[in-house]
Amino acid sequence: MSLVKILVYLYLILLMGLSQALFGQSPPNILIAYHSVTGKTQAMAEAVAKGVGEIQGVEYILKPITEVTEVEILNASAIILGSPVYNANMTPELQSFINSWPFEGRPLKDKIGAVFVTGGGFSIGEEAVMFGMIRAMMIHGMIIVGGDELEAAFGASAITGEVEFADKDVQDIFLKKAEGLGKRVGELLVK
Ligand SMILES: Cc1cc2nc3c(=O)[nH]c(=O)nc-3n(C[C@H](O)[C@H](O)[C@H](O)COP(=O)(O)O)c2cc1C
Repeated sequence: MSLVKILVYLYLILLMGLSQALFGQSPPNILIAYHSVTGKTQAMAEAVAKGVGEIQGVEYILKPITEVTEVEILNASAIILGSPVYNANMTPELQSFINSWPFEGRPLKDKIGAVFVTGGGFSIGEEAVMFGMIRAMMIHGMIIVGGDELEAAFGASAITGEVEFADKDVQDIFLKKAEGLGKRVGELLVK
């Protein structure tokens, strides 16, 4: 290889590095925010994060809602929200968290949104809560994404208090849905 060619390559590499340093795009990041009192929804949040972690080039922040800052909300490319079911509603804390999001000028418009829930029993509120969170995200103009399998079509949900699911830990079958949700959101951001 001639000296000129080597110099041209070196120049291009330098130019690429410089432009990335000056204008470089930070990788897409996902905010996984949850409310959890007895740890079940937190376990699902951790599984969502595990799924995101399977996708290269995507970063995530995993936090309880009390620790999330407005800057983190504004900087997120996607927000994945988790709530326990309380009397067929999201928890009041989760609702207050959403109510605190910046709205003027709709800065969250076109961010990806996804949800996960845990509830004590079958069909006593999980879907209602998922749709409650989805509706609120849609008011902000967010683009809603479900999980990667039919059984998580609206998001990931776990039953934590009924019959054989009433263990101290969230069952794998539900954690897999949460993982699939995180993975799908990560994949979509890369696309
Ligand atoms: C005040 C209260 C109300 C609840 N209401 C419901 C309900 O309507 N439907 C349901 O499936 N589970 C209900 N549960 C059960 C919780 O949703 C369930 O235990 C959940 O997994 C707790 O999540 P966490 O461990 O993240 O706090 C309720 C629990 C509490 C404390």
